[in-house]
Amino acid sequence: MTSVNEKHPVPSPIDDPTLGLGSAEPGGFPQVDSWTLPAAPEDDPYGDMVANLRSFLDHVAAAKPDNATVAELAGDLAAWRARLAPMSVSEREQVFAHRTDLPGRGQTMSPNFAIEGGDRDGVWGTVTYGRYYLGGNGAVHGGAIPLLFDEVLGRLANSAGRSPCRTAYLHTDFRAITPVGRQLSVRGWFVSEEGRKRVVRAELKDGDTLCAEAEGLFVALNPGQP
Ligand SMILES: CCCCCCCC/C=C\CCCCCCCC(=O)SCCNC(=O)CCNC(=O)[C@H](O)C(C)(C)COP(=O)(O)OP(=O)(O)OC[C@H]1O[C@@H](n2cnc3c(N)ncnc32)[C@H](O)[C@@H]1OP(=O)(O)O
Repeated sequence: MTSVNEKHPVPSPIDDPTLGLGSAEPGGFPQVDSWTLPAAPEDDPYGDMVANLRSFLDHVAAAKPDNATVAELAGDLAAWRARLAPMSVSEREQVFAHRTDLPGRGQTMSPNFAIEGGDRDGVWGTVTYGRYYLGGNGAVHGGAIPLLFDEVLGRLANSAGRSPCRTAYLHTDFRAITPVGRQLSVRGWFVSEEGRKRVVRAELKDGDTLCAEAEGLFVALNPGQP
């Protein structure tokens, strides 16, 4: 029997699956010094591209296109892959997810957390999960919720001039279904900070309804830790 992957091999134009990521660089992460983010420069199309990419993924998830449309889209995507492949850069030079001045840091991997405000002890904002994040029956996929919490709490735990840290644990409680397509509120705050250990919590609400809450332990990296 032919496996799904044999029938539809993932095309790779270059041998290195990391696309030239480079080696880990301890301490080489961009710091988040403040939640007051600089305005994105004028004439900067990167934010538009990421917003379109997010919306595109929602439309891919929602559409039931005919075969001719799917074939045309596959060709267009292959052409874009070929055009971008020679432009791969190292992690340090990468733009995707490094644009802290853009909503969602200029990436599409994690749900788009739109920051409303924050300080040394906490951060708050909104998120709207698009159709792309659908799990089933109108509810967001359970994996996409800790993904949001890691993003929000990871930024908080790394903020305000603190040294770089990584998630040691992230405990999520799902209290009610999280609806797709509604603007939800998100809040993250510090519980304690002792030595290398930073304990933070977050909640995700639909109006007054608590959809999910989380606690994370973030551990500050020792020199030389990746
Ligand atoms: C540098 C990160 C990024 C910075 C970005 C800055 C810019 C911000 C911009 C944008 C932010 C975007 C937001 C994204 C953020 C995402 C963050 C992630 O998702 S990171 C990926 C997932 N996490 C891992 O891959 C960790 C893998 N684990 C490890 O590397 C180690 O286990 C580590 C560093 C966490 C700890 O290892 P040890 O050897 O250094 O330290 P030990 O001695 O084990 O732990 C220290 C203390 O913590 C406790 N501890 C450690 N793990 C624990 C656990 N799971 N549960 C309870 N306690 C634990 C221990 O018991 C110890 O406590 P006692 O000092 O004895 O009181």
